[in-house]
Amino acid sequence: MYLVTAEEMREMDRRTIEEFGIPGRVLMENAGRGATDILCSHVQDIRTQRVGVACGKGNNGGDGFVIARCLAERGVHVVAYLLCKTGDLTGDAKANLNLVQKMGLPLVEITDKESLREHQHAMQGFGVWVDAILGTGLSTPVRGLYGEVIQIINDSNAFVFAVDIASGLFADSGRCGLCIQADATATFGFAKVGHMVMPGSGLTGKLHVVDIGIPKSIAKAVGAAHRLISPQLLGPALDRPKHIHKGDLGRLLVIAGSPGKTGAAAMASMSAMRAGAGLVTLAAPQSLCPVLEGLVIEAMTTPLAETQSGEIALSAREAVKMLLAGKSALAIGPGLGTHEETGRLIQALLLECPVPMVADADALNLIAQNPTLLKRAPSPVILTPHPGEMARLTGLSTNEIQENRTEVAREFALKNQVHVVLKGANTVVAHPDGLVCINPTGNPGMASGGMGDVLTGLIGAFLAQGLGPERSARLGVFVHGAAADLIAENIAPAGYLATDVMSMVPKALAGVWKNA
Ligand SMILES: NC(=O)C1=CN([C@@H]2O[C@H](COP(=O)(O)OP(=O)(O)OC[C@H]3O[C@@H](n4cnc5c(N)ncnc54)[C@H](O)[C@@H]3O)[C@@H](O)[C@H]2O)[C@H](O)CC1
Ligand SMILES: [K+]
Repeated sequence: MYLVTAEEMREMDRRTIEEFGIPGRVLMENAGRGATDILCSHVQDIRTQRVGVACGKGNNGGDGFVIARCLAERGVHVVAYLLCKTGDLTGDAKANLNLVQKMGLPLVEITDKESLREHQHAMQGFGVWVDAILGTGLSTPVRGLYGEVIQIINDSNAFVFAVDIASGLFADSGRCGLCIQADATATFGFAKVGHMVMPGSGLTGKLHVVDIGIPKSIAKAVGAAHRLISPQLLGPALDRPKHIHKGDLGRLLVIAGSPGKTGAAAMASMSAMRAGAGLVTLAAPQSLCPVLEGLVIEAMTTPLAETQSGEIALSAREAVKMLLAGKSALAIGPGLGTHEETGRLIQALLLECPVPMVADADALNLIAQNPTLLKRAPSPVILTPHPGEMARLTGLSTNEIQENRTEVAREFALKNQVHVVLKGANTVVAHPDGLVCINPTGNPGMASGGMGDVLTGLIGAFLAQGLGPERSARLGVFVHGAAADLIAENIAPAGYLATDVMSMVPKALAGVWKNA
């Protein structure tokens, strides 16, 4: 599914009007009518409710007037609030305000704090609020009169229905200051990036997309730099003919583990098997192998030379090269430690790895010492940083990253020609061609140790099975979240373990393939 920015949406809008001759007025009418249908499907007893429609001065407000008209025609008790002077309105929005006036619908003009005080009590009494204050035209965080109205609506017990996007939410980033907390949103043409990225995804409520008549050819010509990850985007199931054997299903090398971090190595390896990898070899510091053999049964273990403190030593380089010769992918990093020798080994590996790799955890911290090497990697590289690791890779603060997750991931992927999986709520997958995909699966119960190790194993397994870095990264994050969602929905929302998620992967993966 396309996710659009405000600019892409404006361009689609403009070209629909100019190249197809569909007037803006028609688009607004379609938007308002479609939104009304959705609102009525949410609030079935809407005729018994009092509905307030808060309209700003732009086209979002214009949509609000269409909705007010449509509701009134359906016999709903509706009051429209115009949050500026009538003279401030122009174009299609003004035309629809005129219609509301012509129909004699209740219309209240609130232009300043004094008039707001006058009407505040009445405004607190609505059962439903339609938020048509600001849409994709938001340019600065909300303050002043709009902010006070947003506060009144949020503090009421009303069902809050956002038109296009919750007012105050930036369509491109999912960021906001003061913002409407919607129970549902009807958006027009395409979902916006901000609907899918936290905190925006938490302020949107149930999202509906209304077809307002933007021709497919226009949408395609304008395109969109963001996608929502869905089973359809992930493509068809991997072919498993009857005669297939394990050697055909990928050979993954996992390089992981250091003293105190054997669990990470074990989980990455076992998760890869849960994701269908045919053969998994875990290469780890030699003194840990006896422990690891007890932890991973189906995967093989291979000892590597280690430093005095037990991390993988630089002298393991030749052995790793030999191990890679027969493999189809590499997963590196879980629990690896940050010894300087291990760092040099990773830097060497980056430059000579003959197969696609996924790098996580300590591998990222070691790569962060010299990220310019990434561009010289001969094979595709997927990095799976959490915001802290992304901060080390980019030199930005964690706050700066969280404020603009999609852009930061996109820029790093473009600049270093790697695939970036920026973890966190609504994981962002950015590809080296500039395309950014956002993951809708997952839940807060996943905020516990070991989850990242499982993800590394999944992505490694898909790479090993030949899925290519784009599909592997997207499928990995989608299935990882979907497996956790199955547990959260059926067992408990929190307190489950990374190993529980790992066990649920086959079921989640089957669900993805069924819907692809
Ligand atoms: N895209 C489409 O195909 C259609 C979109 N529709 C609706 O139109 C809005 C976008 O309309 P636009 O007029 O561009 O912007 P807004 O209504 O969001 O408001 C812009 C208005 O508000 C001012 N402004 C910006 N930020 C602030 C702020 N923080 N505080 C106060 N005022 C602010 C700005 O200067 C403008 O004057 C879209 O979301 C859809 O709802 C169509 O109706 C259907 C076709
Ligand atoms: K809105």
